[in-house]
Amino acid sequence: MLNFEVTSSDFSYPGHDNFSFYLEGQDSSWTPLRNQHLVSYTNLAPGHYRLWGRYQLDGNSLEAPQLLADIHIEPPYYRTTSAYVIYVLLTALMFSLLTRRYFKQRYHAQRIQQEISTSEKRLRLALLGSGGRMWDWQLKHNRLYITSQHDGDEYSEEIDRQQFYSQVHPDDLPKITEALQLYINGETPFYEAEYRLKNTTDGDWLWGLDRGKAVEWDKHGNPIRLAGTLTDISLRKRQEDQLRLSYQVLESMNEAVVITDLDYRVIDVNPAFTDITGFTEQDIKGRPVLFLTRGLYPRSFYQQAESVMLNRHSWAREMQIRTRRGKLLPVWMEANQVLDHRGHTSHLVMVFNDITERKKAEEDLRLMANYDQLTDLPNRTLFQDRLQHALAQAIRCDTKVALLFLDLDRFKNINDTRGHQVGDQLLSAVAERLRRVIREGDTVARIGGDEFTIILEGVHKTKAATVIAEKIIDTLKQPFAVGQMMLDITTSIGISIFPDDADNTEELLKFADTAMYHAKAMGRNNFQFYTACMNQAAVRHMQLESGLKQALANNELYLVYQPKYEVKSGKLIGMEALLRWHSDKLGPVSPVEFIPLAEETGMINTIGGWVLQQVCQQLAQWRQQGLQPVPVAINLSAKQLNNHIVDEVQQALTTCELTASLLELELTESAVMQHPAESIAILARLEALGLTLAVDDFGTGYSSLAYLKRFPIHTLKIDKEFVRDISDDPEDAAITSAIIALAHSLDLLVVAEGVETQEQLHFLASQGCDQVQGYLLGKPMSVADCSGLLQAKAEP
Ligand SMILES: Nc1nc2c(ncn2[C@@H]2O[C@H](COP(=O)(O)O[C@H]3[C@@H](O)[C@H](n4cnc5c(=O)[nH]c(N)nc54)O[C@@H]3COP(=O)(O)O)[C@@H](O)[C@H]2O)c(=O)[nH]1
Repeated sequence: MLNFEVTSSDFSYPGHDNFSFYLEGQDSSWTPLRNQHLVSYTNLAPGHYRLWGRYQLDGNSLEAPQLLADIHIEPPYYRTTSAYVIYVLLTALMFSLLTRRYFKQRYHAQRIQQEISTSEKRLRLALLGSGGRMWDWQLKHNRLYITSQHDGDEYSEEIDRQQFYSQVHPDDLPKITEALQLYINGETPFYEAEYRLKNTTDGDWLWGLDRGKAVEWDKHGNPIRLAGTLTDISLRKRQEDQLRLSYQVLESMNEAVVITDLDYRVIDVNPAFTDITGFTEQDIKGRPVLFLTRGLYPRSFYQQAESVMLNRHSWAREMQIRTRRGKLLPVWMEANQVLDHRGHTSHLVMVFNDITERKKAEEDLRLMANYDQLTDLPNRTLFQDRLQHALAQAIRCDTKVALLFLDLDRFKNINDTRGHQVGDQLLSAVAERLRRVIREGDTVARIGGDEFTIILEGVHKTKAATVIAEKIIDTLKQPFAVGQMMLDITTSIGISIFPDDADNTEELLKFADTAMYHAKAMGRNNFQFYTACMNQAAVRHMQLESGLKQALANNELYLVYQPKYEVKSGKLIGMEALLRWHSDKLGPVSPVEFIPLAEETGMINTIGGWVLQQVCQQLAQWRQQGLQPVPVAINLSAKQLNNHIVDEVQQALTTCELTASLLELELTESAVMQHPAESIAILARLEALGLTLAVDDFGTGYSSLAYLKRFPIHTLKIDKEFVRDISDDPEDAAITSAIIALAHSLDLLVVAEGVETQEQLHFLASQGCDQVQGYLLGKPMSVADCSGLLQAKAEP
């Protein structure tokens, strides 16, 4: 504010002074001061002013204006020029900053926009690239816009939502509805459903994962547009199925399964693990799996297993584990590495099963395979093994091996007469005694019915074998108490020596066997060392066997007939058919040699059948020739005495239209006594056919009167061994007389065979013998000679 006080310097006319003022630079006219003296200015703008004043006394003219004040008003600092310059500068700066900020924000926004668009594009590509579809569902029109990608190209289609539902598996539709409802009700943050969708190309069902969210709402907040993706999860579903299946398999497996981390700490086990070990999952989870074998194996065992695992990614072997109760369990353990998708080992899986039963079965099998059940001695298999081992050891130590081959003498008789049970008990007792004879390290084995072998190792002189053989013969001499019975048995022993006789197990055994046969031939109950010439007998045996197999086919067999005469009348009353073999390769072979062989090999049934047919055909032929045939006796071996023989005989008789009375069957005592009850039944059937039956070689076997009474036999044939010496040996004469008397007392006919001298014939006649047969009266003869005999008989 600016104040000036104006007064007149002449105070003569108070109250008549008139003043007016004018501020140059501010006012536009003079301003009178009415009865006032104060001139005031407020808010004067900064600048230069001059205040002028005028004076007038009432009624006088105006005096000339007077400059009252030269005024200069300074502006405030903020309105100074420099302040304005600063303002301008600041404004410019601000503007530039704001412009810069604006462009920066714009650039930033553009970049974000670009990034969003790129990311959206990427997402879209990713979604479509992964086989997924993007969908946009306008709820109001129920239209569905689906975008998918095939071969890099994008396809869009617009379909009705209902139309889309028709492709969904009917069972899964409720799932979709429920998921949508939950989302719309706000119970789930987004819509999600898994369902099956028909593959339009092949008609298969695909699994899809459908996810979506509302993107538009009406004014009431209700969604009117949903968008989302539909992803093909068929592969995942399949993997899930496989996983589920694997899990179920794991759960239902009989094998225990343990999954561990790479520090062998248990992660998971299946129920079978608990069943087998007794440890529950809680017991062992997180613990090192090796606690199952703690203290059972040395560190090196685990180190070795680990190194195998490293190289082969798996490891397997039989081992033991300790159960919760501390029991040791044999298991078959397999450990495998589990590789992750990068091919790195992530876990270890151990699978094992309790093999107690298998081990037991294996042990039983091993025992069965290697040991004889009856005697507990090594059997043939183990014997072979031990022998092989013994030879190898002998080579290393430069020693010998003696092989003893034992065959019990007439053991068969014991079996036949006392029964197999007694026979078995005797064999066990023999085995026990043999065990006691040998040293530790030697082997006694049972390699067949009544055949034993002994391997003597570390032998320096053959004398050692002699000592043992003698011991065996001695020890077996003592009677055996079997049940209530005392049984006697002897043995024949053949001995072969390695390397003297053979350098391999097969030959060594063969030669010991050959020597054993030789011991038998030498009268049994003795031992024989193998010699080269013994081998000839063995070779002969082989030749005979293979020759006999071809004999029938090669027509090398034929029959001869030996006549039988009635003592009283001297008439021809019968013949005995005797088999002959003339081998192309071996020449004539005696039945004494080939019949036992045929029995041993089972060929006797075929050969015996052939003999029966030949005899019947011959009888029929003689009859056709107008001759009156006499009964012909056929020798039957023990093996032929079975039910087939009855049919065979009947068949042969029928074919040749013969009466049964023309046939007689001769059986040795031992043949009928093998199975007495069965023999009686078969003989009874043969007798019922009308055949006559004779016991051959009577006196050499059991001569069991009790059975003799029960057998349906008609004739006893006194063995030629007795007949041969009746003239010189009173004992044989007495036996012969006794047999004749016995036969007659049983109402049987008596035939004496092997009658070679008149003296013998006389004696027999004097004792009342009914019939005779022997070289004195007629040797076995050809069919032609027999025809002559029959012819002569018919002539008066
Ligand atoms: N199962 C069958 N066994 C048969 C058959 N054919 C013969 N054999 C048996 O073979 C054994 C030897 O018989 P073989 O060499 O024929 O000897 C018989 C006669 O030749 C002989 N014999 C007869 N008379 C005399 C004689 O005065 N002196 C003497 N030293 N030998 C004589 O005796 C044998 C007859 O014996 P056997 O049978 O006991 O009446 C022999 O055991 C035959 O049984 C066949 O087809 N099947």
